[in-house]
Amino acid sequence: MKKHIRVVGAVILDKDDKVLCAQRPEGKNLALKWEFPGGKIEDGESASEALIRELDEEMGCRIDVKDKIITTTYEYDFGVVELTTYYSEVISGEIKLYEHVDMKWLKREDIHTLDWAPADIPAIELIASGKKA
Ligand SMILES: Nc1nc2c([nH]c(=O)n2[C@H]2C[C@H](O)[C@@H](COP(=O)(O)OP(=O)(O)OP(=O)(O)O)O2)c(=O)[nH]1
Repeated sequence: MKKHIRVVGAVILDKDDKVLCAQRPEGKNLALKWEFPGGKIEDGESASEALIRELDEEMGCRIDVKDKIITTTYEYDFGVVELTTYYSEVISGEIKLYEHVDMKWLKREDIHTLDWAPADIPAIELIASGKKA
């Protein structure tokens, strides 16, 4: 049976309602695909604790985790990813790229133009429509 991986992603909006999109590095699963910053939930962590920790590690900023958008499950060759996305707000720190190779702030209706990790597509559609789940 494939490994089940619980992942959280932060959908960060700026003051102009643009969405932070981050590009994965080469040499890892889903190389150069676009994703929401975040990562795996560790044992004993809640989803929001994991998201706060990951954003600190990956981007050097502190976030507030807000409304849940959607949970989706996608089967990759390396495992089954259960991805839950949350609207989030940066409350301190400048965003830095410690793991990602690029980032973009895009209007909600433009985020679908990037080459996203497949698990993200349902969230992308909801975000573009301006709706919450
Ligand atoms: N952070 C994040 N991961 C996503 C998204 N969509 C998606 O399929 N994933 C996948 C990529 C990874 O396989 C997994 C997240 O794990 P991760 O970011 O902690 O792990 P990783 O593969 O970068 O590296 P590692 O920690 O295993 O070395 O979920 C997304 O929007 N954000």
